[in-house]
Amino acid sequence: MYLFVINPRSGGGMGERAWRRAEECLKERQVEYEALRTGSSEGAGREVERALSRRESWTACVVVGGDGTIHSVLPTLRSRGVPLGIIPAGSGNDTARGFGVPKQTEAALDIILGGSKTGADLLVGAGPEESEAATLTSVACGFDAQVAVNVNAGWYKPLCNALHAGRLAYLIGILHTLMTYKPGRAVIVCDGKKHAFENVWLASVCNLPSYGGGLLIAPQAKPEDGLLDVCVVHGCSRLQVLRLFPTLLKGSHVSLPFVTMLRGRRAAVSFDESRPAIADGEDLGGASPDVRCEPGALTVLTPRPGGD
Ligand SMILES: Nc1ncnc2c1ncn2[C@@H]1O[C@H](COP(=O)(O)OP(=O)(O)OP(=O)(O)O)[C@@H](O)[C@H]1O
Repeated sequence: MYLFVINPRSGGGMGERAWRRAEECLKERQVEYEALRTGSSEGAGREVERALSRRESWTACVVVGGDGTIHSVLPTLRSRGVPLGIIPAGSGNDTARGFGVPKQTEAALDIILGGSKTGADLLVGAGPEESEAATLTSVACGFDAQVAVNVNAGWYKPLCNALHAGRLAYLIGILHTLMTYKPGRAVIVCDGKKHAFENVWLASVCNLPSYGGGLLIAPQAKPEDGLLDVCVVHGCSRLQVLRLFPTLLKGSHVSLPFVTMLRGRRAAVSFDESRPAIADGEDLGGASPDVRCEPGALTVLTPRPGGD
């Protein structure tokens, strides 16, 4: 039995459309499922918990939505040990991208019904409820978080989603934020070692390689290596930051002199002055992220190795 958790609003309504298509396929293939439409991130965890508690065993909990919707069910799936399936229907879909889940609903459904299971690490501990918060893609602090906050609140996100150009919304957000953001001093403690940086634009703690719709912020990050990767951009001008963004498409920014990459099992980021932070694209407010990598904390349904 599968539980489908649908965020009808994700991807500017793509969630509802993807679900309609998925439901047709499930009926055609006579798959047993329950469907749960969730209205907000706040209530979703509890609703999913209630739905899952009605049965002893579930094949998987499948999220029809984007990274934010996946984020909302992580604590429940982590504690219950129920595998996560993904039907990508968000603007960025970096979780799906990180696990090789295709955008097309039918192809994603094939993986849910006949793919492999992969043990994935989670970043645990970010946010106000220390023990419960779990993140799958990245916890970002500074400029990139400000971009996400601006994109989520911006008039251009619904427009770009309607045009099926989710990535364009992030590009507009980058330009918009670049004009107003002020870098600051930050300390990153990684596995107990203190790294102090001046003029820090961003510090992102990553479990998957991309965020923001395919920007390869930590190209070496692997969700099954038991480690987190930290990308710090510091000591550079506004123009250099602007020129950094195209390099994120290939991940070649890692060799720039104003980019420092760290790797470890735990990382804490603190700016002298509070900065916005996001986890899986969801706003954490001005929290200073302090996360550890929990190896294999989640099972994800992924394509079969080698494909077929
Ligand atoms: N389970 C949920 N049900 C309904 N709404 C949710 C849920 N989880 C999060 N949300 C809200 O819906 C918004 C959009 O969801 P989501 O993040 O999945 O899609 P997106 O922003 O279009 O895509 P992406 O995060 O992949 O860029 C979130 O930012 C959040 O405010």
